[in-house]
Amino acid sequence: MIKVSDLSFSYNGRDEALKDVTFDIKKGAWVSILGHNGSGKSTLSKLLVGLITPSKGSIEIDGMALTDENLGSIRKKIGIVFQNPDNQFVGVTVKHDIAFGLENQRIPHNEMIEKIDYYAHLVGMQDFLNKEPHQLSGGQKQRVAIAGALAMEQDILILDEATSMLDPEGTRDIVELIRKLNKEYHKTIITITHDLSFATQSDELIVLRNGELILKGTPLEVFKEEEILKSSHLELPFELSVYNEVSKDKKMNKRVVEALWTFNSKT
Ligand SMILES: Nc1ncnc2c1ncn2[C@@H]1O[C@H](COP(=O)(O)OP(=O)(O)OP(=O)(O)O)[C@@H](O)[C@H]1O
Repeated sequence: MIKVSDLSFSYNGRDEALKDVTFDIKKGAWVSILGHNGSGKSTLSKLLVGLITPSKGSIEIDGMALTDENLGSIRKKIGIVFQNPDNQFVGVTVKHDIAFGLENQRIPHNEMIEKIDYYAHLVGMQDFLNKEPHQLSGGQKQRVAIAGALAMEQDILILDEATSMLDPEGTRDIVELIRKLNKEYHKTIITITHDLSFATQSDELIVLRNGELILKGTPLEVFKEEEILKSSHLELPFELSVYNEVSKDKKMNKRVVEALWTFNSKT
């Protein structure tokens, strides 16, 4: 679904924020891009939606090269929800906010009302349609931002630090919503995060350090590389460190290891 080849980007023409990054993402996957502050995660997400242009390398989305000429078609396939829900709330009310992108597409009024209703239900915000942003919690604003992106009906959704402003309960709710969008609505999901617990939920991880891709694999494969993660300023959650230690012990019952892993992925 996404093919990134030798991708580099520099903001000032000298230091590279992203260096020769190459990876593929399969249709229907949920991939987390992990990395410390300044590792290049947001730069990568901006490149993927064509907000900035690579200095070098290429991006293909669903078989189409991301170029200036194709930008309109690419934007029909890939959408993004940014970190701070306050900064992206553009409507006077929830209803207007979800409608924003649809209005730009000049969708007929009846169809627009149906879509607003459908996507508000999908994110569990149907009872809040006439509320104003200041009447919502951070998690609710994030849900509205997600509904606005979903209403554009793109196959791929990028969520840039979608849970960083939320408390544990708000985070759990958004994780559930992401899982539902991925598993039931078959969206290809890219979550950008520096939270390893959150990243555990996804199918695959891509780890960036100083603009370079240093690890790629399933959470199990990546979290085994504890030293590399530590040197990239990414600290494993306690239960995953325990899991790693236990895995080293050959005598330990395999089922205990699996139970620990399952426990972690569900909490
Ligand atoms: N608009 C900009 N102008 C100049 N340099 C920038 C700009 N945005 C980011 N950078 C630099 O590019 C590098 C990568 O930044 P980026 O925002 O992609 O990292 P990040 O992994 O998303 O960080 P964070 O977790 O803090 O959001 C950093 O060195 C940063 O200082």
